[in-house]
Amino acid sequence: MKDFNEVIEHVKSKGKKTLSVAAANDKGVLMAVKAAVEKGIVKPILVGREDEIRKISEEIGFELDGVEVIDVEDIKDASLKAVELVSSKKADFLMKGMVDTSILLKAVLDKEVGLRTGKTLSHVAVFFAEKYHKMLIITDAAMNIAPDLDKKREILENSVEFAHSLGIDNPKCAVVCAKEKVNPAMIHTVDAGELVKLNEEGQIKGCIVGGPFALDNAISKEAAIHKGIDHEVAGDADILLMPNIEAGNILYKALSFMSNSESAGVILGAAAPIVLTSRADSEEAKLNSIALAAIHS
Ligand SMILES: CCCC(=O)SCCNC(=O)CCNC(=O)[C@H](O)C(C)(C)COP(=O)(O)OP(=O)(O)OC[C@H]1O[C@@H](n2cnc3c(N)ncnc32)[C@H](O)[C@@H]1OP(=O)(O)O
Repeated sequence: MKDFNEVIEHVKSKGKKTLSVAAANDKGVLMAVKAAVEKGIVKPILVGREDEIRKISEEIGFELDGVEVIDVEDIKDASLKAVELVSSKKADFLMKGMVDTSILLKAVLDKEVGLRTGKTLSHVAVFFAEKYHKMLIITDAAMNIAPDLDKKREILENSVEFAHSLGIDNPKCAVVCAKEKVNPAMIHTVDAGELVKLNEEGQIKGCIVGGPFALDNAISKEAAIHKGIDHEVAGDADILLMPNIEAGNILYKALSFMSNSESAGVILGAAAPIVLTSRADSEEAKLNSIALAAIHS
């Protein structure tokens, strides 16, 4: 994929999917949903404060005739209802609206109505950044707080499967740390060394894992060469596995707000994909995320 227009065009050919939106009472969310409806990608079900949903929709010219709106005042209840629409197969996938990520994810993990599959759920962010030569997948900026080695492996495997689905057959995965050498005092560099070993032994398949890398060596060939790093992942990563949620989230927000880039974010590993962006992200990022999730629903 060279940009999100290609994603949108691809998803259009797959026909309309039903999107359940949790806490849809937000202008940016409704503008993105409206754009997705106009592009023929989705048929939405809007869950949240109905009076606000209708008021905002009128303001932005979103015609709600034929759109189901489910009035739920409380944000936790709205999240559970939106999730339940997906688990009961009334909707194909889920979108986070004006709700805190943790509240929505707790509903997703709910034992009765949630979307658990037995797999680890994790977030992938996809960026087309002006200064990077190809699509970049960043994981995990939003769900797993402080993954240990086993969790990092599962997060990595989710992202590799995702990359395959986008046509990247053998993604180059950089395990990002604060430096490019294993230091026993820096646990993430130790984990990086272990992940590389697992990949070399064939236990992590379908990708090439390199690391530890500092961020510059992962995304800049020049920086890697300058530091004497000769590895096929260095400077050419498809996937950045971040050490923890802080690092992942800060990189996500830095790229979103300080660079000229297009982005999208989705939670993987659940019974259906979940559109998960920051509430402050642009409508465009939300639309891109809807399209990306629709491909996988
Ligand atoms: C990038 C743009 C968007 C953003 O900026 S997002 C902002 C930052 N993100 C966040 O604040 C969310 C961070 N994560 C969290 O808050 C929590 O980890 C989360 C996802 C809500 C789960 O919290 P809790 O319910 O307290 O978790 P817990 O450890 O007590 O586990 C409860 C049950 O859920 C399971 N679980 C937790 N995380 C999981 C995962 N990733 N995949 C699969 N299952 C998972 C866990 O095993 C446990 O299961 P069980 O009840 O023992 O059967």
